[in-house]
Amino acid sequence: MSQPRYLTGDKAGIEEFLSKFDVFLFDCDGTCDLYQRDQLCNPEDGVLWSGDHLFPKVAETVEMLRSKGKRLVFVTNNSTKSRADYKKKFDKLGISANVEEVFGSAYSAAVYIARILTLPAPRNKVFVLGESGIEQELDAEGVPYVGGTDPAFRRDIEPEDFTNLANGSALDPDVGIVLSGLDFHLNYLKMSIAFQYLQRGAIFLATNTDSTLPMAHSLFPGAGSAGAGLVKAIGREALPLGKPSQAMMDAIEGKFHFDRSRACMIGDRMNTDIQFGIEGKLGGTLAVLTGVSKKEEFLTEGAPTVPMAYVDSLGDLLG
Ligand SMILES: O=C(O)[C@H](O)[C@H](O)COP(=O)(O)O
Ligand SMILES: [Mg+2]
Repeated sequence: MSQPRYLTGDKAGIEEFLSKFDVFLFDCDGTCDLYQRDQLCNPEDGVLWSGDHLFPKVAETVEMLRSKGKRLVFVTNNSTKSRADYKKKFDKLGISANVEEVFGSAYSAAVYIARILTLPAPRNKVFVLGESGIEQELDAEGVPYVGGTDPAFRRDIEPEDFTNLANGSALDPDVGIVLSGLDFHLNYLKMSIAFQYLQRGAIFLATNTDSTLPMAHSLFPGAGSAGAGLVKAIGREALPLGKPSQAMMDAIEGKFHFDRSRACMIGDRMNTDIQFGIEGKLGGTLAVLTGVSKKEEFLTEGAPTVPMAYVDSLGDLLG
């Protein structure tokens, strides 16, 4: 495999690279401010920002791409936020974007359930393992759900729960889907309920299956790790609807109607962002080094995922 081209400081190389594409899919990385605890953020774990810290020249880079007539789509695996939450974030940081340009894994899952799976009501109800981003997107697509942020599920399991779950009296007969995302309130009760639904034939979906979540200068269990106990219990994988799943790419293409050969995925993580672009047969992929993957990961001989090009940080595209 050929070595990726290093574009930082290479004005002509950047011009040539940008001219190859009409569409740029951006990873964003909003994971650090999940609880507005921005003081915990790693100043180096994102593409556009980390918490409330906007990386240098990002807003100007977005403007430069828009002025060249490029179409931009912001693609994130962070299911804890909705597209509307992201729009607020863009506004707060002074990056021009509209809600329709944001495509998150929660939205991807909601679209998949509402428009592709189309289970007949009432069996289209979803049991949610996750946060409000998923609930907002299911609401937007008119998909009924239980679980999620409902405080009734945020408690210890009690002896009678075992009986009531086993005999089904504590279950909602309309639930036909279990959707697993990043859940900061994961507990044995919710796992048990989800497991009961799966044993009764519910479809098993995941917003995304990232192994880790970058936070506070370190890594924490990601959405895939949060859902791994359920996978182990039921003995089958969930269908993932975030990067690098091509179900997400198909949904993005279905919405924006673009030529894949003229599209480029920009991201910081090899096994989600860059893999997403490669598997999706996009014309190009660009890695930024302000995030999870370090250059050694893709410059090493035999590296499984290698971007077409890389920059130290997104703002370097300004030349
Ligand atoms: O575990 C997760 O959900 C992910 O680590 C996280 O949300 C990644 O989001 P992205 O980098 O795609 O914005
Ligand atoms: Mg990322």
